[in-house]
Amino acid sequence: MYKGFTRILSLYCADKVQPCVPPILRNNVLCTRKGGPNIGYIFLRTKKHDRGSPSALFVPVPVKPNPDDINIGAELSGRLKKQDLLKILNKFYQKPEVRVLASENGLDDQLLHQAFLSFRRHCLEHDLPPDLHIIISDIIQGAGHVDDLFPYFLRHARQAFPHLDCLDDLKKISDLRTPANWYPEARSINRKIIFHAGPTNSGKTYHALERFLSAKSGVYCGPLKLLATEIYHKSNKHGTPCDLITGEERRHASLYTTLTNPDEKSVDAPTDNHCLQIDATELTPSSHVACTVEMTSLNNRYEVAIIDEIQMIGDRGRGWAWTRAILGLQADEIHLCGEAGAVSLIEEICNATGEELEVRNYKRLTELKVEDTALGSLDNVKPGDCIVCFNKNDIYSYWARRSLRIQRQCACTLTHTRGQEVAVIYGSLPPGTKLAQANKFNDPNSSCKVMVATDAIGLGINLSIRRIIFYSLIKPVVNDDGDKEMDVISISQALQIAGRAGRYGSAWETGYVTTYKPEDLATLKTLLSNTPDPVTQAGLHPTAEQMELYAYHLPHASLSSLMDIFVHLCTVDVSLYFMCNTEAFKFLAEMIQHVPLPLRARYVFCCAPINNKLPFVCATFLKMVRQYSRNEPLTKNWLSNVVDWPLPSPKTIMDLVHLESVFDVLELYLWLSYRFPDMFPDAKLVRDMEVELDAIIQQGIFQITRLLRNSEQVLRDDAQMEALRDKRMSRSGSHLKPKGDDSKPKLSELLVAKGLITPQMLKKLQQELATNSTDKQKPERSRNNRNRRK
Ligand SMILES: Nc1ncnc2c1ncn2[C@@H]1O[C@H](COP(=O)(O)OP(=O)(O)OP(=O)(O)O)[C@@H](O)[C@H]1O
Ligand SMILES: [Mg+2]
Repeated sequence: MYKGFTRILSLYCADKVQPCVPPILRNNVLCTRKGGPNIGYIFLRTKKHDRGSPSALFVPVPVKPNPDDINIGAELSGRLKKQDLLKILNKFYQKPEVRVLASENGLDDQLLHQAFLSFRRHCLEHDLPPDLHIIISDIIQGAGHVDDLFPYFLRHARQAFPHLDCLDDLKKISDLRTPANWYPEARSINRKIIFHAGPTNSGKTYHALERFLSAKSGVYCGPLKLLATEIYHKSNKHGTPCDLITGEERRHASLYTTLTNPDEKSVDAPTDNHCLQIDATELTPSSHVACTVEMTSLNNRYEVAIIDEIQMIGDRGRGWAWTRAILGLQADEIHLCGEAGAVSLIEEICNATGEELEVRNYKRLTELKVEDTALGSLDNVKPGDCIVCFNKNDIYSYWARRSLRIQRQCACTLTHTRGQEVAVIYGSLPPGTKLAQANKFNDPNSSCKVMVATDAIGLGINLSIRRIIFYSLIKPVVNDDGDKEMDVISISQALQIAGRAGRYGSAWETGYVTTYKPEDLATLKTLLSNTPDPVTQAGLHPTAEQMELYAYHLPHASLSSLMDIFVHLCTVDVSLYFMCNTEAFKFLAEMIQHVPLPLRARYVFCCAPINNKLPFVCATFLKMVRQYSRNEPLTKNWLSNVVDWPLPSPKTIMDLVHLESVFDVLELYLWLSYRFPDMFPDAKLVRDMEVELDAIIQQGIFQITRLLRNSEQVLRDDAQMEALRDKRMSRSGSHLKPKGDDSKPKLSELLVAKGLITPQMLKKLQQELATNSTDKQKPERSRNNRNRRK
C-alpha cells in the first residue's frame, strides 16, 4: 500500500516545519563567523546525542535468563565461587585478542564495554547455562582457556544488541543513494523541467504562473501559507478555479468565486476572506491547486506544476519537501522558480532522472537602491517603509520605543506622527491576521503606511513596500550539526528580504533598502553586493515506512533512537543529497515516548508542525497524545476545556502571546484532524473557534500600543505590591534587603524571565533607550536652564 517516501510524507508531513530548537542550552561562547562578515555572534551549544560513534546510540537490551537453566552446571561440575568467576571474566575482557575478535563481529570498543558489563552482570546474577558453567569451571581449574568464553560472550552480546544480527538489513533499509528511483510513476513520464532563474522581483513566478493558469490542470507548491494563499486568490480571480491545501486547511475554489468581493482592489495581495473557511473535503477537487510544498500530492497527474523558491531544496530542515516534489511530481511540465545558485544542482538531479532541463534567466524588473545612511531614528520612518526584525520581541521592542517616542513627542508637542497606523506581520500570527495586516498596508486608501515584520514576509510575497529597513542583521539559525546559533543572515536571506522593496506593479517604481543602526549598514552593503552561495545538495528525510522496518528489527528501541540510528546508518550520495535535520521530530518523540501508541500513530504525532519553544503548545500536545492513546475522541468540548475557551480579548502582551499559543493549538488540532479524522471529529467546530480567535488576535494587534502600556502597568502594580510587602516585612524585621525603584520588574525583565528575549538583547535595548532619552532631554534641559537664567 505504501509506495515509498512520496506517499508517506504527503500523508503525514506538515507544511509548517518549525526550526528545531534543541531543549538544553549548555554553553554560550562568543565567536566569529568564518569567511562571513566580521561580526561577533553568540554560539549556543545544545544537547546533542548523536555526535561521534553511532555505537553510543545503542542501549543494551536486558538479557533475560533462560528458565531452563536450572543450575545443572553446578550439579555436574560444582558451584562457582563469585570471586573466581569475576577474576576469569575480567581477565577475558582485558585480552587484546578479545578486542580484535569483538571488532570482527561488529563490536567496537564502546559496544564491547557495554556488552561485557551486561555479560558479567548476567553471569553473576543468574544461573548459567550448563555449557558455559562447565567451560568456566574448566578455566578456573586450568583445564580451559579464557578465550573459550568468546562464543558465549558473543551470544550474549547479540541478545543485548540485536542490531548486530541485522546490521546489513538496517543498512539496506536506509540506503538512500538513489531517491529518483522511489517514484516510478514520475519516472515513467517524460517530464520537461523549466528553471526560471533570477533575482527577486524579476517575474519568475509570474511567468511560471502564466503557464499554470492556461493549463488544463496545475499544482503550485510554495514555501509559505501566505504565498500559497496569494496564488489561490490570483488563480481564482483570473477565472481558473483553484483549491488551497495547507497542512491545516482544505479550501475549495468555489468558496472564492461565491464569496469574494468582486470589487477587490489589490492585484497581487492576498485578500482577507479567511473567515469563509468551510471544510471543502467533500467537494470535487478543482483541476488546479495551490499548496504548501510539504502537502504536494504526488498521486495526481497535472499538466503544469510550479515548485517555487527551489533554492529551499538545500534548507537543513525543510529541504526534503522540495526534493520530494521535484523527484516525485507527476506533471508534463515542471516549472522551478528560484535563485540561479540552484541551477547546477537541478542539472545534476535531471541527469540522474534522465530529464530535459531548460533554464530561463530573468533580470530584476525595478531598481533596488541601497541607501547611504541608516535610519538612525524612528523619526525618519516614511510611508511605504517596512522594518524587518528577526524575532517577535524586536517587534515588541519597536512598539515600546515607538510608544515612548510618541509620549515624548506629546511632551514636546510634536504630535504629527501620533496615531500613525502600523501593520504588523510575524510568523506566529494567525493567517487571517497576517492577511488583514498585509491588505491594510497594501491598500492605497488606508492610513496604514508603515509595516513592522519578521522575515515571515521574506520569500516571494508581493507587498507594497517602498523601503526595507533591517532592524538588525542577526538571526537565530540551526547549523549543520543541529546547533542553534545567533548568526548574521545569509546573503540569500538578505537579498530575499531586500527584494520585497519596490515590487513591480506596486505603487513604488524603485525599491530602497537600509538598516536601522548605522553600524550595520556596511555589512548590509557587503551582503547585498554578493551572489548567494550555490546550493549544492538536496535534502532527504526518512519515511514512516522505513521507521517501521527499523522498529521491526529493533523492537526495544524508542522512536527517537530509531531515528538516530537511521541517520547514522543511512547511506546518502553526498555529492547531491544530505539528510535533513531530525531534531524537531526527536524532540516530540522523546516527549511522548512514555505514552503507549502504535508506531505509525507515534510517527504521525512526531511530524506535527508545532513550535517546541512554546510550553503551552507542548503541554497541550502531550494531553492530546494521551487522550488519543486512551482511545477517547478529542471533541470540541474536550479542547475547549483544555484551552479555557471562550477566551477574552488580550489586555497585555502576555495575553496576546498566550492567545497565539492557543491559536497554534487549534492549528495542531486541525492538522491532526486530517490525519486521524475519527479521533479528532470536530474539525469544523474547531475551525469556527479559529476564526473567532483570529479576530480577537487581530483586534489585539490593532491595539498593540495599549497592550504594551497595560503590560508595563501590570508589572508596575505587581512591583508596587511587592515593594509594599517588602516594606511590611522589613518593618517587622523579617526582611532587611533594601529595595530601590530600580528593582521593580519591567515588561522587558519579564520577557527575559520568560526566556523570550536574552539578557544581552535587553541590555542593548536599555543602552539604546538611555542614549535616545539623553539626546531628547538635552534640548529640554538647555531650554530650562535658559529659562532659569532669564
Ligand atoms: N510581465 C509582467 N507583467 C505584469 N506584471 C508582472 C510581470 N512580471 C512580473 N510582474 C509582477 O511583478 C511582481 C513580481 O513578480 P514575481 O512575483 O513573479 O517576481 P519573482 O521573480 O518571483 O520574485 P521573488 O523572487 O521575490 O519571488 C508581481 O506582482 C508580478 O505579478
Ligand atoms: Mg517568486
